[in-house]
Amino acid sequence: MTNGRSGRIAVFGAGAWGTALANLAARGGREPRAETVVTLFARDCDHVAEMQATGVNARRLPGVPLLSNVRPTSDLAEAAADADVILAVVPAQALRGLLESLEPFVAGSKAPIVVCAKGIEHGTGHFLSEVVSEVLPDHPPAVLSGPSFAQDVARGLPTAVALAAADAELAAILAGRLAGPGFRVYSSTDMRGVELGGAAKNVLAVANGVAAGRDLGASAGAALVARGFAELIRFGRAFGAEPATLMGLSGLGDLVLTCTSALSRNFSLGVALGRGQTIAEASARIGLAEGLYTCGVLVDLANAAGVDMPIAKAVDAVLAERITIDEAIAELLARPSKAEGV
Ligand SMILES: NC(=O)C1=CN([C@@H]2O[C@H](COP(=O)(O)OP(=O)(O)OC[C@H]3O[C@@H](n4cnc5c(N)ncnc54)[C@H](OP(=O)(O)O)[C@@H]3O)[C@@H](O)[C@H]2O)C=CC1
Ligand SMILES: O=C(CO)COP(=O)(O)O
Repeated sequence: MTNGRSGRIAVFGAGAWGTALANLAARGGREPRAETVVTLFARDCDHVAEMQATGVNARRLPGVPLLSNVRPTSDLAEAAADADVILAVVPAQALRGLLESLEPFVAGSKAPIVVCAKGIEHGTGHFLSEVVSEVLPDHPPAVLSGPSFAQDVARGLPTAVALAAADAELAAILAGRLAGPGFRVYSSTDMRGVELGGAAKNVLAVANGVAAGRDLGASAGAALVARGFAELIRFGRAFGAEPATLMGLSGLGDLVLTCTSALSRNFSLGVALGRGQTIAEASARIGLAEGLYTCGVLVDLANAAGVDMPIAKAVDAVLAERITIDEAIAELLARPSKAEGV
């Protein structure tokens, strides 16, 4: 991969976030060049035909024109051809399958793979950068995370995120390829911290949504953010994240955004459950809420490592329908008093 601005970037996953990132990548970084080409892979041919015909991804990011150098395709080979950077923007649980299907088309390339999804893999309990290393070991993994709603980014609103790779120079090059006037990308070498923050905050945001849906008040919401952050720090300490990373964009920053905004699908899922909707009803309306799929594996990892995460555990028990919301609230409040700390 070069640090030039004329390369070819492949985005896999034409959801809201993949589409917003494709437009960012198509600008070619801070100093755009016309020859940058971005392929945007969607698995559904009809979806691609719509995007090609209208120049908009109306299904996932309505009202945002695709830049002229974004090329939608449902052909994996065409999407991957000559890519010197790959962005993986499918749901976390679909990452392994996507990478396996890409393998024949990226053989011989060493293009870095930037994971833009937020979650932890079911079954294995592996972080997403680990999934990349297992399936495509020749491709250095990187992770993009931080407080960033696709709709905000697509509108050019000021946004700041973290991009981590094991190699500092690679992280800085990748950050430069995606940065734009309104999109500030901080580079990092703490992949674990960046990916762990993005995965765990989705689970904690469900708790905040439930509190909002139950009208528990702003004080309860603030307490959940603060004590949720303590859980995040404890989990990070056990799994090799740097505390400074978790105090930054991909930890505290994303936690605050997701725990407080109605634009968040995870928060909205919690609100709906708090108001008495079923998970099925809420999911059908809201769409992908990664916390629903990450809570179980997050709690399993925490239990195995002896990490105390009462809020995450309450969310998991409610989502798995082992206890009711009222029981979960009562259990959290009935915990013995203790010294504050992490
Ligand atoms: N939206 C946001 O603001 C942000 C999202 N993220 C993260 O990005 C990830 C994607 O979210 P987002 O784009 O919002 O999700 P969306 O629900 O908008 O879209 C998900 C997309 O992934 C596609 N997809 C699902 N499985 C596969 C697969 N196996 N192969 C190819 N494509 C697949 C879906 O295709 P189809 O339409 O065919 O079902 C759909 O287009 C999540 O992990 C999320 O947490 C991170 C930061 C911001
Ligand atoms: O990750 C996000 C913002 O940083 C998007 O949050 P939701 O997936 O909850 O919508």
